[in-house]
Amino acid sequence: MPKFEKLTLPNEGEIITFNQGKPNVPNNPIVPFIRGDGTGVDIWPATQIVLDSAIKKSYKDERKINWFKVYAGDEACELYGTYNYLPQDTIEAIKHFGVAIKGPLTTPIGGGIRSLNVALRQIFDLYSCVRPCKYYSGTPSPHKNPQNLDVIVYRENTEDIYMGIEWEAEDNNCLELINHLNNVVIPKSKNLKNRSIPDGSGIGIKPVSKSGSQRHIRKAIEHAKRLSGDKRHVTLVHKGNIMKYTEGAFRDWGYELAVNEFREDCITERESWILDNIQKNPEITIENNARKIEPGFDKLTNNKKAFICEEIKEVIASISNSHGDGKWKELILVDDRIADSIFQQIQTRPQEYSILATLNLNGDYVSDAAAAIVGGLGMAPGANIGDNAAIFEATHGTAPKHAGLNKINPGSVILSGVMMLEYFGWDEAANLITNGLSKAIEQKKVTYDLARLMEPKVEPLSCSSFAEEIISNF
Ligand SMILES: NC(=O)C1=CN([C@@H]2O[C@H](COP(=O)(O)OP(=O)(O)OC[C@H]3O[C@@H](n4cnc5c(N)ncnc54)[C@H](OP(=O)(O)O)[C@@H]3O)[C@@H](O)[C@H]2O)C=CC1
Ligand SMILES: O=C(O)CCC(=O)C(=O)O
Ligand SMILES: [Mg+2]
Repeated sequence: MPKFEKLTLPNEGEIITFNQGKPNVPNNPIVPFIRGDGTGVDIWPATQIVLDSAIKKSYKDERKINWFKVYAGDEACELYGTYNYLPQDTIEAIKHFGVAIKGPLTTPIGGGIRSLNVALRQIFDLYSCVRPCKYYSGTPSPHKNPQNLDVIVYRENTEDIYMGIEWEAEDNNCLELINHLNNVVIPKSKNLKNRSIPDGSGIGIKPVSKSGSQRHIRKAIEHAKRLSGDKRHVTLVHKGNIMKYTEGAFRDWGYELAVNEFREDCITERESWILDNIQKNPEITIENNARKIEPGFDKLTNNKKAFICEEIKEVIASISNSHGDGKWKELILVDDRIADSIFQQIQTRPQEYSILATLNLNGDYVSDAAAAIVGGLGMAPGANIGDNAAIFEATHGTAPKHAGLNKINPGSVILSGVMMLEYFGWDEAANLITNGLSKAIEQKKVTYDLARLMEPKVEPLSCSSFAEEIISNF
């Protein structure tokens, strides 16, 4: 047990341990929690009451979470001193106890401290951020058919521009880097001839690694294996047309992983078209199959045509027996979409998507956008998952203008708690909460964010009353 400088351990409880990425959860785990900045003062207490009540109702005294208060953000500075935003105590506590839950933490824009949220994900190598966006019946939405959206954003959580490797404009290191790039690296790079970085630029680096991408996409595909029907579908989201060696590579590494590690379970979109064409017309020639899968095939150069025909022959040789005759329809479909396109697709054809495997920045954007469709940031839970730790937190931030007013929707942190209970295997308590939440919404007993979207208008509940309403519906 680490020695804590200023923390008070709960009187009882046990540690959650990990075995090959899976948690072993005792009946009385100690779970560190960070209250959070801004609206954290409102939503954390509401969440804790709901989680405790559901556990009590489901398991009586057989199971219990022993909450362990740890500090980060403004609250940490009050206890540990100015600028001590993420005390060593907190890091040691989460490292030791393995699973934590947190409210939102403030990050200043421009200068100031780096994001504590991102720091926590990096310190504990929580490489997948899992953000389900699904509709709860009765939730008001600006969309006509919000119930058609049921996606899980799988956001890579440790790489990309969030690594924070950047230099301020005019800083000496930045000038040195620009000089080196302009005079040494760019002239030596065949594709970059005649380019140069403008004077006065700030520089940010976007590292995307094969191992980082694949371990994350592996988790997304493993998740898809647990789903059924059309939901067995992973879409690799990227901006690979523009950022070829980071975002484009993410796509390529994703497909490589799918066909190498999950061959029996996966079919790529192009493979499915090829096999479908054969099923519909067993006599189809290679060229005609190519015409169907590649728009504009006849206008391609001979080399490109030959390349596509080879691809078709390869698919036939390798998987037509195992995956053909419609067998592929039962498998996990792996496809890819360009990031800007996915933003419109989740609005226009939401029912066609299930798991969206994204890089860090794209996942940050798309998870807020998807949340908006199913009721907004008040209904947007999340989990940061690694192999030796997990931290559950909402998609939204501190919403400072609503802080301390007992007004904000605690739904996202409560549903993040539900994800934690499911992660523990405590499904009875998790179901109790989601059912209670659904009933409260159906009865139009909701906080301001949902109330203002309802027609006719309803009187909003406070944050704490909404929590009580959920509990009264258990
Ligand atoms: N993981 C984390 O801890 C995160 C932290 N942040 C940080 O939070 C701070 C504030 O960021 P900001 O851009 O204002 O984004 P926020 O997500 O905090 O809030 C933006 C708006 O979203 C709506 N909203 C947010 N939370 C809820 C909720 N629980 N219920 C209902 N509506 C909600 C509110 O809209 P309205 O006023 O229209 O009702 C709010 O004004 C920044 O410092 C940012 O860096 C941001 C994201 C994640
Ligand atoms: O860390 C922050 O301040 C913002 C993080 C964020 O937007 C997110 O995790 O979705
Ligand atoms: Mg965000």
